[in-house]
Amino acid sequence: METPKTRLTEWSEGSGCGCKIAPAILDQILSASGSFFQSDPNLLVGNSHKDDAAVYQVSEDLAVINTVDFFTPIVDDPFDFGRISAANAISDVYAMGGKPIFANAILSWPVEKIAPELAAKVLEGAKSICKEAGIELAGGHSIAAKDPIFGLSVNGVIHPRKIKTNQGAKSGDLIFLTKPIGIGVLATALKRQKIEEKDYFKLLDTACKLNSIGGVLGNHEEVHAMTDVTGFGLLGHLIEMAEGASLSAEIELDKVPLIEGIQEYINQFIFPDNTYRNWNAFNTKTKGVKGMDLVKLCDPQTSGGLLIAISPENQNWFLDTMKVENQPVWEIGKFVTGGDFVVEVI
Ligand SMILES: Nc1ncnc2c1ncn2[C@@H]1O[C@H](COP(=O)(O)OP(=O)(O)OP(=O)(O)O)[C@@H](O)[C@H]1O
Ligand SMILES: [Mg+2]
Repeated sequence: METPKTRLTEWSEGSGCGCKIAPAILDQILSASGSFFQSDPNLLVGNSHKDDAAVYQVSEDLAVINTVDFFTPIVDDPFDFGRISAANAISDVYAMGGKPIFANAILSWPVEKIAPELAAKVLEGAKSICKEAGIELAGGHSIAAKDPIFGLSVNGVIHPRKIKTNQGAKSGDLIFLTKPIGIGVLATALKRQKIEEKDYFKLLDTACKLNSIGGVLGNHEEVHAMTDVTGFGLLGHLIEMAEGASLSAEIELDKVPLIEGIQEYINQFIFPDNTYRNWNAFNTKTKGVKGMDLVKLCDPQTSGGLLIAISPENQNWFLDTMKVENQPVWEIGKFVTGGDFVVEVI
């Protein structure tokens, strides 16, 4: 007889954004289906540049942002699963520079095997994060299925001229990151029941922190490009930014922040299998990565930080603004022209 699964993470193979379809396979699916062919001129941002959300212009000074994100449990506690999933979904609106306005929930639940009360906790967690973001959870759609899955479709608004795509970086721009890396490592430690309690709280604090700074930065033309770091890891999302702007990125690996204490897990080879999947997808575009550095670069993040491109002349303004907003940032490198590789680690 099948042993009952008692922990939510036992229901997921690749948890959180780690269960995203690999970039090459996604490309294959989207190209074969003709999904990249979009002709509506009001669709200001579609999926051709793998941006964070779709943006549709409805009037001269108003565009609507829409994004959808869902995944299998990344943590065992249903309330926390709902919180992380919601923060992750809302992040794509912030990454476009926008302001979220309301969300709908996507819920799949094996109602015969996991108590519906736990699904209610997932929704409660999501609602608490929506409240923090100043939006309502307006509705949703729920199915009974084999795997527990939760996510949100989030709507936002933005002035059409304020949109921050992932392709606007300019040569010489400095690259900033707003959250330390390591959510994938900690989620794997949790799944393998190796995580220390204090580190579970670090996982929660990092993943549940809203990327609302993105909505603030939408108002500033000094910010040339923005995206959030999720399932494809720092390297994958950096490559999207660099390729989108026909530039290369030089990254100073020592400056890339790690969540405090996670090196010990990495030393014990506790990290997601999809770290290697990301590395296999991106290594031909990358130079200078040694040994286990790839974990730092390819750890799949769920609700990771924002990557932001700013010209060096605006660095002081940017750092002052971040201080006022109480937003930690790390400068990790710069965009350059003429590199032989898309990303060079120095
Ligand atoms: N099933 C699909 N149909 C059409 N386009 C898709 C589909 N799945 C993904 N895409 C598009 O592929 C691109 C990359 O998607 P991806 O989910 O990686 O972006 P994302 O929403 O920024 O991710 P994350 O939520 O992890 O930040 C986006 O432009 C997205 O719209
Ligand atoms: Mg994104």
